[in-house]
Amino acid sequence: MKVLVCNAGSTSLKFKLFDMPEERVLATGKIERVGSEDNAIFHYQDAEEYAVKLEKQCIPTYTDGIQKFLDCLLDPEHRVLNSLDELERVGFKTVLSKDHYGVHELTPDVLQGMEDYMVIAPAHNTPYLSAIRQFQKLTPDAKLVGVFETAFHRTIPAERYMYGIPYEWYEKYGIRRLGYHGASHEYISDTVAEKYGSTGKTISCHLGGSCSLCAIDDGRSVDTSFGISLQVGINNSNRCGDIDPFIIPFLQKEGMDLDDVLYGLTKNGGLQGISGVSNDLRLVEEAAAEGNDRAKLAVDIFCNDIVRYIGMYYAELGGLDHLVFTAGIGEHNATIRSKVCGKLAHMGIWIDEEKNQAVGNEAACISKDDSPVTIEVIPANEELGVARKTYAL
Ligand SMILES: Nc1ncnc2c1ncn2[C@@H]1O[C@H](COP(=O)(O)OP(=O)(O)O)[C@@H](O)[C@H]1O
Ligand SMILES: CC(=O)OP(=O)(O)O
Ligand SMILES: [Mg+2]
Repeated sequence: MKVLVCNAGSTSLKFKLFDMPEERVLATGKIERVGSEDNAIFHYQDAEEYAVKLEKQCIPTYTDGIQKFLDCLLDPEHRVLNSLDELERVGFKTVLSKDHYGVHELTPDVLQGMEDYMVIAPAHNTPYLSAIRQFQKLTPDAKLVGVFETAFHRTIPAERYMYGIPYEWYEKYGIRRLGYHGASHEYISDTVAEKYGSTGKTISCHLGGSCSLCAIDDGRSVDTSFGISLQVGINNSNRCGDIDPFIIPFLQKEGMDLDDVLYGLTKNGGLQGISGVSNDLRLVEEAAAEGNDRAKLAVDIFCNDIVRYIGMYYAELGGLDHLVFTAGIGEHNATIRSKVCGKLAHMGIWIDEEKNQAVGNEAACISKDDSPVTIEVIPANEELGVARKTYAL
């Protein structure tokens, strides 16, 4: 059965086409900087090694990106697919739908739940709803499945998922920490367990367009840095991370509209807001290297946030066996790994700089041989878990 997985990230759009249950990857696609007028990057590769890489593209919307990827699958010269009718299922790495956790067929009720929670997850539910509606039209006979990110974090104990707010808000509105990046942290947990026999005490650092850390104890999520929304925790690419909630009424009192305040926190915060350069860490680092002080500060804040959460989770876990870096920044940015681990040697996190600099596209252990905590770089594979669950439904 051909199962297509759609991963609509906050800064990229990714696809994997699987032949299930063999888990053979037939094609992959990744589109970065969707929305930028002329600076998007498009990568496509299929199992026959046919590859396309186009830079400085104009890919204004996720709809255009999806169409571009599907055109490659249907390319008459390569024919990964003869027709979209061959797609029996499409799995989406969806984020949040009211009262729905885990795996669900995308019925009108589930989509309504995504609409209902749009205010909590605007950067993600917007592109997912648009992608789902596009596939409803393009593949009317395929079963569309949402694998909601919150399921992996249902094991977090109440003393960590409850906010210090009136209890009635929890009872009446369900306000509590939920956590996201479940597909990614679960894959990290499984991969560590495969390598070491058990997950032990692991901190998974998913550093991508959105960033979250997860404390994992013996395969179970026991804490995570996202809350009910994806706006909190460490600084994200253009979202603010943890802030004092009273900044909001204060800015309103100073005359700002709530919409403008929310725009600042969700679109012009994080790396983008501090640096004023970009939401892409690569460009922020380039500016920092050229002497831009705000860009340098943005990088320093980003690293310190990661250190702060690792410290918190080390304390909650009561020690640490494995520290893992994953996702765009975690996998590809040796400088960030080096800066973070450099501040954590006192916790038994001893990075081997030679190994760190040598990391390519494969998983790698980058700690010193005698480091009490192993440090791993593991390429994210959120799509595999989504494909398995989509197929199994
Ligand atoms: N090859 C690379 N080298 C350095 N940084 C990269 C590379 N690829 C991605 N990144 C960083 O990772 C971020 C995107 O991570 P990713 O996990 O793909 O994001 P998302 O799924 O949230 O869209 C980019 O903003 C960029 O800073
Ligand atoms: C929650 C999620 O998948 O976020 P992103 O891809 O933006 O990192
Ligand atoms: Mg992502």
